[in-house]
Amino acid sequence: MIYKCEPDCPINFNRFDQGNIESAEVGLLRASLSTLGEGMVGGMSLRSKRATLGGESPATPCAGTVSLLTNSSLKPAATNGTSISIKSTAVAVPKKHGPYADKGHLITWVDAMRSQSPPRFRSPHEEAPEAFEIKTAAYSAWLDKHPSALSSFDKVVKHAKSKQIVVFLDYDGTLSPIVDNPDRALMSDEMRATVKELATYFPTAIISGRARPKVYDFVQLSELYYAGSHGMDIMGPAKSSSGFKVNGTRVKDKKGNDVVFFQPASEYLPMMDKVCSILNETTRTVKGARVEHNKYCVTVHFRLVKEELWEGLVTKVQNVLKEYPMLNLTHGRKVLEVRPSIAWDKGKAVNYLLNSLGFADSSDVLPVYIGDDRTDEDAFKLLNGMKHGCSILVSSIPKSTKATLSLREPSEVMEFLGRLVNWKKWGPEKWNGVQNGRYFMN
Ligand SMILES: O=P(O)(O)OC[C@H]1O[C@H](O[C@H]2O[C@H](CO)[C@@H](O)[C@H](O)[C@H]2O)[C@H](O)[C@@H](O)[C@@H]1O
Repeated sequence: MIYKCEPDCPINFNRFDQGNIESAEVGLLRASLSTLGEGMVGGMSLRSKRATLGGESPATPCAGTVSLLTNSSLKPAATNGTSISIKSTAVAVPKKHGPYADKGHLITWVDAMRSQSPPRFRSPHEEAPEAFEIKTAAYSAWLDKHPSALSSFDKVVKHAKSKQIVVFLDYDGTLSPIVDNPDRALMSDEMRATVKELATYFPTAIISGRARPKVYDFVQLSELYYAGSHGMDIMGPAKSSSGFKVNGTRVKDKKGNDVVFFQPASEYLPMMDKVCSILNETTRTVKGARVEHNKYCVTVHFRLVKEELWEGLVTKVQNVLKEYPMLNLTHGRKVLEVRPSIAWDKGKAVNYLLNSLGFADSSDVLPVYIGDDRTDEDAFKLLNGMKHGCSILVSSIPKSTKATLSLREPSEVMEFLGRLVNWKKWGPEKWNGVQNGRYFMN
């Protein structure tokens, strides 16, 4: 079946309006051509009409067919000369150690590793026009399913009227750009100022895979809630700067302030320390590999490891984990992550914080979650299952996701957060929308 795509297809906001759940599970994606990048929306073969008519070989990266696997489907739309054919294919998500079968496909860990961190979307000057055209068409088809949170901003705030917005933000790739050196993933001062102001209006939390103290060092805002180690290490002020009293176990922080504190995997700490030092030792010989101790999670970075060494690296990690059946191996953006196999994730952490803020089962709250990685999908899923929720994926390429809306990159996240601040500052009743990036008041 041939579906067609046009860049200006109308935004479909039904799923957000109805607050329903996207049925598709997060898929493991596999791109067969590197020009389109890994992790893109799949199950589709995408062919540039111009290239096809020009008689170029479909096997040529810029002109050819790109086949990817996904469990999502795209909707038909009008065309501007690029056609997309889509076949829906169920895919597996890696759960434990070792390869896993997916209705006839054997998905290896290397496939999984490849799928997560796509090359960035380059400008038309940096790559062949056909490749650029294909990517643009694929992205705009994907936007039909996951509209931009900026162009949908007025709908979001319309939905938020008379509700309390609570904001949850992932760190890497959401508030800071993805960089090679994890120690240099700095947040800009402008972003910090925006998040600081945001927290004066809405309870705001950072939900990160990093160790909590590390992400705090980057963000440096004491008024926020922090859930480090993928939600397994939660701490924040007993009273939010936007005026909310927070329930939960209280302790004093280093400065003697009352804080809420929750660590559902605390008994795993000695094991995580041990595994971290073993992984440091065993991966030492893999050039470019780097192990990061994230307290209740150990992260093995392979961003700087040559692809031909990935299989060896994952095998080393799997061999270590054979001795630790209580730990799970997952993957994110050029990282393998070792985590306690407890039923806790970013979604559970969001739920915990919402309950602590007094919003258990409340229809008066609109949680907004913005994240870029696979682990954020657990939070998207939670929000989609709630009465109201606004889930936003940060991605500049099509990706299989449960998020309803999307933003391309951290600069768009900042713009979105800034708009929320202005909407609240000026008063929802005075707000008369955004046009061409300018705000209007009644
Ligand atoms: O949940 P997050 O806050 O997004 O944390 C997930 C991982 O983020 C970091 O790694 C990612 O960002 C690095 C810096 O840009 C990049 O080099 C790496 O490839 C990305 O995966 C962090 O270093 C990890 O520990 C987190 O687990």
